[in-house]
Amino acid sequence: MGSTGQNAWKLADHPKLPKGKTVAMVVLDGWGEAKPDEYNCIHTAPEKWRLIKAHGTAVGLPSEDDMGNSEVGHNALGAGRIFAQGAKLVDLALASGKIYDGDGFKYIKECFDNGTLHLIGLLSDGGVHSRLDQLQLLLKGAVDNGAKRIRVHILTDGRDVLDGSSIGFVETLEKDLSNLREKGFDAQIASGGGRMYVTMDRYENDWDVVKRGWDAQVLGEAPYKFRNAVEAVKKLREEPKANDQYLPPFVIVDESGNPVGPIKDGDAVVTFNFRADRMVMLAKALEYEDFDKFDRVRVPKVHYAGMLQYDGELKLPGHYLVSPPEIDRTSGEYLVHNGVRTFACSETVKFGHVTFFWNGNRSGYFNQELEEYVEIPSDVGITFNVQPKMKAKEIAEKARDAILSGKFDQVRVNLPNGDMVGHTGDIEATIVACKVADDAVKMIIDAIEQVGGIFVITADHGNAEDMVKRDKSGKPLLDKNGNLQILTSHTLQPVPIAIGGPGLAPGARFRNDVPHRWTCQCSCNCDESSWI
Ligand SMILES: O=C(O)[C@H](O)COP(=O)(O)O
Ligand SMILES: [Mn+2]
Ligand SMILES: [Mn+2]
Repeated sequence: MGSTGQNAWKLADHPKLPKGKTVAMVVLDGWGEAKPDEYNCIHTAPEKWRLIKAHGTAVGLPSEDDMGNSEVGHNALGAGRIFAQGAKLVDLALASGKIYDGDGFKYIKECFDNGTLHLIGLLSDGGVHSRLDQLQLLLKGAVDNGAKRIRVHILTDGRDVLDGSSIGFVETLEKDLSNLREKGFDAQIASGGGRMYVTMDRYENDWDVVKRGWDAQVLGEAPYKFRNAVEAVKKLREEPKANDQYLPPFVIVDESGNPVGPIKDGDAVVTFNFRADRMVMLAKALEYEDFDKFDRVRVPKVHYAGMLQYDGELKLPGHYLVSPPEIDRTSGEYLVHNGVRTFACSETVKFGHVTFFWNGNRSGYFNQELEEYVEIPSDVGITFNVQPKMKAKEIAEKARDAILSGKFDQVRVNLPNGDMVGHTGDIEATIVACKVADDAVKMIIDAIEQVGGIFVITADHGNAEDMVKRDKSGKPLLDKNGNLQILTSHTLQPVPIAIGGPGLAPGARFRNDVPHRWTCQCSCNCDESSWI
């Protein structure tokens, strides 16, 4: 990357990689490397590649216990640099107390005397979109700063954490809220639902998901009503037998059956997820005056702040508690400044990964004359184990056509299968998903062969390579009923990276002078001397 100042965007020629060769950049979402046993859905893949770290501090996360995720993975790949990510920035702002001095907090505080503070977000310690300990600190900070009436609207997880763990998270939150009530604050859970069915859609795949949340959170209307949230989660897991990710929406009602926490004029609202993609749609519904995605019925006049600003280009939301990482000078921006033509493609559920996240959480094009972004509509209203092939073939065909057209210098895609099917916890379906992604990679490599180009194949984090929770020795764990504990989340595993194609100069190798954190951390037999 160039330095700042004059001519800062000019890219120098690479000493080894030839100019003018089409480059295919493929991100295999949720595709890590782990011991090949029957819970590793990837080990049938044709070859071993180099491994790089994709979790923890290597990608800007607070600790080495933080698994990688799409946001941080694509941010790092797209920017070529590592930034302290939202999770870390929120930790710092909460620890120093600076969050309470910021404009965003002052803005919501204006409602504390006469209104209710509503907190909406994902309730788990997954650390991908949000964290329970941050919510707990925020609750404490809010009452210390004058909030008297608080309603929490929870979204249950089971995707970044084990399915069934929601009950424990809700119990913990209930205990905190009951402690606050003992101190004279009016604090309660007001509504809830599973993250994949209520509120947390992304990239406008299915607005019905956001509408279900709106109805419960804002209007106080839902098909299920309970007196408390622990009971709600327990009962809904039994009947209609929903898992944490897909719990139907519910509202908590008082002894007369009235919802305890609809959002009203004069209230304050905070969406406490730090990660952007699955909060942008709700932010639009809360913030936009002109909005036609669903009938909001009632649009309360509230002071709304995001934990972070979720979209730097749309400036959405306008108010936020913590400033997002300033991911600047991304590769996409460099490429357009140097006249390099780019084609980016995925299906809806990952489309923003190769555009929005890749470009540093910025929506839209840098230069539409040099860039073409193609979104293939994802299937809606299904869990992807039912359709594990997803749109991998269609994505690969688009990439192939873009490569063969000669119109693009970089063709970049995300193949979602390993990740999206891995999150369902369905091992059989995830094996199919990996095979399909593998075929898609082959189609892209074949096209690169034809045009004499170069390919770079990698992943943003692990997922499908380990589908079971293990003890410290690596043995799969069983639950109290003797059933395998299926791992629906990402992993801490390294990911492969491969570079090749006829356009690559003979003898081009992985560099060996990059900081250690980018080199292999596993116990495989990689020859580190040949690393980029
Ligand atoms: O949002 C999701 O689907 C998961 O929480 C994380 O998956 P991703 O980081 O691969 O999108
Ligand atoms: Mn991902
Ligand atoms: Mn994922």
